[in-house]
Amino acid sequence: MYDEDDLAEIQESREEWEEETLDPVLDRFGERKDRFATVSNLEVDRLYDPTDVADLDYGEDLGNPGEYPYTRGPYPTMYRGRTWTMRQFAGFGTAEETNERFHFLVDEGQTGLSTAFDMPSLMGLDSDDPMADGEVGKEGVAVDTLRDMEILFDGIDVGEVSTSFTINPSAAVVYGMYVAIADQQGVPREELRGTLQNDMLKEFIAQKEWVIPPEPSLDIVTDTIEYAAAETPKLKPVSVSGYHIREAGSTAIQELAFTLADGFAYVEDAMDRGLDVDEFAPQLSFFFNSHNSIFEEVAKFRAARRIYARVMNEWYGAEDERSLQLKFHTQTAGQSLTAQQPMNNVVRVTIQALAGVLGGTQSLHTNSFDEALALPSEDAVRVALRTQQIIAEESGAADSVDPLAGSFMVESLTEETEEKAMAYIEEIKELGDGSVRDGVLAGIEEGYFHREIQEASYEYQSRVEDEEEVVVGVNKYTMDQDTRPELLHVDEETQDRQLARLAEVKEERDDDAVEAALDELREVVERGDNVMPAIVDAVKAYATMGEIMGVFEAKHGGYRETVGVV
Ligand SMILES: C[C@H](C(=O)O)C(=O)SCCNC(=O)CCNC(=O)[C@H](O)C(C)(C)COP(=O)(O)OP(=O)(O)OC[C@H]1O[C@@H](n2cnc3c(N)ncnc32)[C@H](O)[C@@H]1OP(=O)(O)O
Repeated sequence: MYDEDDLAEIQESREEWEEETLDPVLDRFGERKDRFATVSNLEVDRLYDPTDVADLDYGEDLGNPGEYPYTRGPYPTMYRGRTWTMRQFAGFGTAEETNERFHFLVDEGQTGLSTAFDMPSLMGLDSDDPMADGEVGKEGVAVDTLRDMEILFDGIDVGEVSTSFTINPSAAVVYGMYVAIADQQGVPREELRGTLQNDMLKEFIAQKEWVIPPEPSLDIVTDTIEYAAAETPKLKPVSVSGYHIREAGSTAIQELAFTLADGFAYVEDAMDRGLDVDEFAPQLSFFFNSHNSIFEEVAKFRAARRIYARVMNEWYGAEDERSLQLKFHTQTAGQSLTAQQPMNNVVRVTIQALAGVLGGTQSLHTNSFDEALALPSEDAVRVALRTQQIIAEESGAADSVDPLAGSFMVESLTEETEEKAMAYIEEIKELGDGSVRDGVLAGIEEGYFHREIQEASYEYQSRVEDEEEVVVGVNKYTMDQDTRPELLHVDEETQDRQLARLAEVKEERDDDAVEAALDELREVVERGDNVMPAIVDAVKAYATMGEIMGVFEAKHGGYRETVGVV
């Protein structure tokens, strides 16, 4: 953006400034630390100037918003046209309680729904499975059969609202149930909007929730991608997630690199099946974490869009602009919240949410200040949602597109993030046969991701313990006695109510129809065909989550990971 003469002049004036202005001040007062770094330990310079972005080409590297390589955002007007979707993750107890929370959130001005499932549902277990005992409805809503989904969406028109489902090993079953609800409500499948998390690769990398081994898990994800392209073109079948990778302790650059690698692995797997990239790629979506270092986060989001556009175009030949635009959801960093002085979390969440908005997110969840202690109470959720509303309507952050563009620091960090993330992606390719897909699968098997994240996480914790990294209220500005907010308690009778409903469904359903649907699924799995149509039929017969997932487990067995301790 600057010619050589300009840069030489700037360099000269910089050197003069250092000698005449800066050095005397450093000699007299010094600086607070020898080294300044982001929360991911990425060193930041004292000052950025045009020489740090000497190679930046406005047209090629930034482009205008809504244009390749989409660094400045996927839409030309961004939040001036429409603010991001305010999508608070919600779910607890039985479907009735979560349905009530959904209505509360919509009444408070939320613009999209996001479902949290309980641990048994996440793991594809029924509430009456012995392994589910004590966990039913605790961390999210319990969903055993289509009956639970009917109650969850009672009074909610699935043709009008977009819903996100955070579920992974058993995502295909929930997808089948959502399609069945659309059919019941008379909503055409092509109008169904929402997002399944359904990102099994990051499960093996970070969150560690799985039922069957990586390769057959990937096959099911690709089945959903194929089915979504044909049946529900507005629904996002996968939300490729960096959130959990970061929560497991990765740096921002690892989060970006591993997530994009997972995304490219899904693209390659679908293309290996013979699908045209532009047929399915517009339906892929992403999900990132937003932590406290604002500029590092903004750089990550901008670099994500740029890398994705370039790789989709240059490696996979994508041409449809919707295949090139990376769209993402953001959640503020749960790991950064403290149980000590919990009201301080409101401030952390505000900073992190602002970073997501300045980075151009499409959808945002702001954590509630009490989440280090319990599932959020209604009051805490309200403050979290209001935080988004204040950013959207009072701060001015939504009034101009990509407002930090041109900041020497942010552009320089964006370039550095892109370079380092690409170096990781190249390294991942080398772990396998040269494709990203094989590299990711090999990396999972070898414990590569686990080791990388573990190292970063250990390093962070050591910095906290050495007080190099300040956590207000934890290792600095501590108080002897904390105030505890009023917390949400999940009623202990939830499990009994859920078990009674499951028993009732089992009693009322047509057992022959269930058996026939499960037999059909078994045959489809045996043949290696797309499993989605058979899953939709099985859920419509009120087969349970556990019965359906049991078919896959019987065929592929379970999985144990290789863990290497650094
Ligand atoms: C930690 C926790 C756990 O594990 O426990 C979790 O994981 S919680 C994980 C929770 N996960 C989530 O909540 C994931 C949420 N993800 C999503 O909602 C999606 O995947 C998303 C990121 C693509 C966002 O989708 P969205 O529908 O909210 O937003 P979009 O950006 O697609 O906008 C909706 C519609 O408005 C249009 N639109 C938006 N803005 C503009 C604009 N400025 N100009 C023109 N059109 C615009 C879009 O084209 C689109 O239309 P059209 O529809 O016609 O194209």
